[in-house]
Amino acid sequence: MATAKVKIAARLRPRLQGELDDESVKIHHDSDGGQSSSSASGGGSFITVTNPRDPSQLFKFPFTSCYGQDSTQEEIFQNDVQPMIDVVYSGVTVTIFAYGVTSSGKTHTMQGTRSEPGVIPRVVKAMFDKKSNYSQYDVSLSVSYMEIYKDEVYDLLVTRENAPKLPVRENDVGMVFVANLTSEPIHSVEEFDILYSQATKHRSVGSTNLNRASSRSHAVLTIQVDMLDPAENRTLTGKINLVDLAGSENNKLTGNDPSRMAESSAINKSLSVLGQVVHALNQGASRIPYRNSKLTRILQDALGGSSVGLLICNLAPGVKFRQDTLNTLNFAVRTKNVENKPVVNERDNRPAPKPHFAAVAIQPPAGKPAPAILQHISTAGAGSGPGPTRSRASLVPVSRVPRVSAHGGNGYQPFALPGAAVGRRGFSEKIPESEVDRSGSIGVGLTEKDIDERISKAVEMEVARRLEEREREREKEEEARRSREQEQEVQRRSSESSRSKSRSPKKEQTLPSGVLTPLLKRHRDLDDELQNRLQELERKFERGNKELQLADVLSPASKKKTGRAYVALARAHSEKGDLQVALDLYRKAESYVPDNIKLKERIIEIEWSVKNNREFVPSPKPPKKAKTKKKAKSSKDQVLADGAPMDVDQDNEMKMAGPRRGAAMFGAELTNTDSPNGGSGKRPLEEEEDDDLAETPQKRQKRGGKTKVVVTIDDSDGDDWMPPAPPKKGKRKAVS
Ligand SMILES: Nc1ncnc2c1ncn2[C@@H]1O[C@H](COP(=O)(O)OP(=O)(O)OP(=O)(O)O)[C@@H](O)[C@H]1O
Repeated sequence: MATAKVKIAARLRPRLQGELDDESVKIHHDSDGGQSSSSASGGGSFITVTNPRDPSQLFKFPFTSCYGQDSTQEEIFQNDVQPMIDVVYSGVTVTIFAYGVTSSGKTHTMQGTRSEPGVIPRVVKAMFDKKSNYSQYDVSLSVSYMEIYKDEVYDLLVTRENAPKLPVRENDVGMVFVANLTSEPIHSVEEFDILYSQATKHRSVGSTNLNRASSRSHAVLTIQVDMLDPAENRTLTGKINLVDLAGSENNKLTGNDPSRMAESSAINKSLSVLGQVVHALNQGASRIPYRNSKLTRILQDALGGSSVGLLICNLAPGVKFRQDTLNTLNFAVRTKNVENKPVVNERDNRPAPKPHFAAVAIQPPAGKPAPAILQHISTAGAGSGPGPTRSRASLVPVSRVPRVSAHGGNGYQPFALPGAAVGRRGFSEKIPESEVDRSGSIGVGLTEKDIDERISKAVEMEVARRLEEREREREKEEEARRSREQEQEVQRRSSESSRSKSRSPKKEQTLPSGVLTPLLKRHRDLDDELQNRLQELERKFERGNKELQLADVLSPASKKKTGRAYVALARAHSEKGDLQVALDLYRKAESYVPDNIKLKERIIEIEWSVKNNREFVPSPKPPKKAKTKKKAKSSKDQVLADGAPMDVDQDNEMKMAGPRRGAAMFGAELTNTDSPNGGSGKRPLEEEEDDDLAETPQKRQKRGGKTKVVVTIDDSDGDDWMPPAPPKKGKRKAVS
C-alpha cells in the first residue's frame, strides 16, 4: 500500500506592533544561494534559529516549504493547499493542521481576515470550483465544525446552549468518529460563509497578554464531498479537515488568570500528547497513545492513519518566542517522518445479495489504496494539481466480487472525522452457494483452496480471540491476587507499627546494633509505600487508558507528587544504566506533569542515548558554593561568567525540573531573564538531584570563537536524527 509522509510547511509571521524584532529566526532559500529571504517557498528552503545559549551557533531546519514574514495567504494556498483539493476529490481524507505557540499566526493562516482570507475560505471556494469538473457524478458538499475545549468536544454549528459534550466513538472497523456531530449541506460559498461566521462566534476565544483574541480550543472544520456515480451506484467520499490548534502557552508570558490557566493546562496537555503520538509513531512503538487526549483520538487518522496530512508550523519572530520556535520546529522535524497509508473511501450502494452459508469470516474490510495522485502532492508546485480526467475512473475500479457491504450495506459512518477505510465487504461476508461451480472454483474466482484458507483463517482468528480472552481472565485473577497480597501487607505493617509503638523504650535500646531505628524504619516504610504505589501505578499504566483517567482525577498536588516519584525512580534507573526503563518512567512522569519542559527535554536526551546506543552522561554537579551565589544574584545579573544567558524555568505551574538546564536538544532554554521566577527560591527536584542539566554539551565545547557553526536538524531519513549535542555528532559546517 502506498504511503505518504506528512508534509510540512513553516511560516514566520511578521513582527507585530510593539514587538521587538531581531535576526534570531530567518528563512532561507537555496534558490538565492541560501541567503536570507523573507518570502516564497520551494524545494531546498530552510530556517535558521540562533542557539539561545551560544549565539555563534545556528540551528538549521530544512523543509520543502518555508514562508517568511512577507509571504501571502495566496502563496501558501497555491503551493501547499491547492494540490490537496484533487486528493479530496479522489475520495481520500486530507487533514491540514496549523501548529504553533500562542499568537504565532495559526488562526490568521487558517481563517484569515476579510481582506486576507486564509486557508479555510480558499479551500471552500476551491472545493466548489472543482465541483463542476465532476459533472458525471452527483456531487454534494457538507460541513461540520467542532471544537475541543478542555478535552471535551462541542458542536460549533449549534448554539452554545444547545451544545452538549459530544462523545468520541469508534466503530467496528476502528474508525473514530464524533457521535451526533451536525453535518450541514452547503450549496454555495456564500451559504458556507454565513454558517461559518455564525459558528466561529461560538468558538472559545479569550484575551491573553500575547493575543487579544487567543483561541482557547482546538477547532476542526470538515468539508466533505460525496460523489455519487449513478451509473455504478456507488459513492466516493473525500474529506478535508482543517484544524486550527490552540497554541501551546507559556503562562509567564500570557499572564493567564486561574481560569485561563485551566484552559492553558488542557491545551498544553493535549499538545503534549500530540508530541507523544508523533514520537511513538517515529519509534514504531506498539502502542500509540492516541487515546490519551480527545485531540489525538480525533486526529488519529491524520497521524499514522489513512489520510493525507499537511502540518503548517506557525512561528513568531523575536527572542521572546525563540524557545517556542525551537520547540515547534523540533515537533515539525519529528512529524515529517510520520507515514500515512491513504485509502480511497468508497461505498457500494447496491443491495447485498442474499447470503447462503455463514461459515466464512474475513478480515475487517481494508480500504482501497489511495491513487497515484498522492505522489503528485509531494512535488506539487503552485496550483498545478491535475484536473479530473476519464482515466480517473480507474482509481476506483468496479470489482466483480459479491457486493456485500459492511453493516447492512452501509459501512460508512456519517460525520466520521477520519476517512478510515470502509471497504465493500463486511466482517461476515458470505459466499453464495450458487457461485460454486463444478470445476471447484467459486463464481467470483475463489477456488476451494481459497475457501479453505478463509475457513482456517476464521478458525485461527477465533482461537486467537479465545486465547486473548483467557489471557485477560488470567490477568484479572493475577491482579486480584496482587491486590489481596497488598492488603495483607498493609495489614501486616499496621499491626507491626502498632506493636512497635507499644514496645517500651528500654526494649528498643536492647535491639542489636544494625537494626533500623524507628526513623530509618519509617523511611523504609515510606520507601516500600512508594514502591507499592509506583507498582500499582505501573499496573495502571499497563491498563493503558485508565492511567490517563487516573491522572485526570488526581489533584494537581497529587499529580505533581506522582510525577516526582516517577522522576526519582527514573533517575535511579538512569544511574544504574537501565536507560530504557528510565525512559519509560520519565514518560510516565510526563503523563502527570505534561507541561514540564525540562522533563520533555530529559526524555529527548535519553531517547537520543537509547536510539544511538550511547551512554547517558549527566554533567557533573556544580559546586554548592555556586548555588548560594546564584541565589544571591538578582535576576538581572543572572548572566553566567562566559556570557551565556541564565535560563529560567518557563513553566509557572510545574517546577519539577530545574530552572536552568542544558537543553541537549538545542542547547536552548527560555531566556526571559526578567521572569519573576528568576532562578531564585527552592531548587526544583530535578535540578537538586541532577545538575547535569546545568550545562549543555555545546557549552562545554570551545566557546567565544568567531566561527559560526550550523547544526542541521533534519530527521528526514528517520534514523539518524539526533539532538545537536554533542556537537561532533551533528552535521556541522562552519560558515564565515
Ligand atoms: N502573516 C501575518 N500577517 C499579518 N498579521 C499576522 C500574521 N500572522 C499573524 N498575524 C497577527 O498576529 C496576531 C496573532 O495571530 P493569531 O491570532 O492568528 O495567532 P494564533 O497562533 O492563532 O494564536 P492563539 O493560539 O492564541 O489563538 C493577530 O493579530 C494576527 O492578525
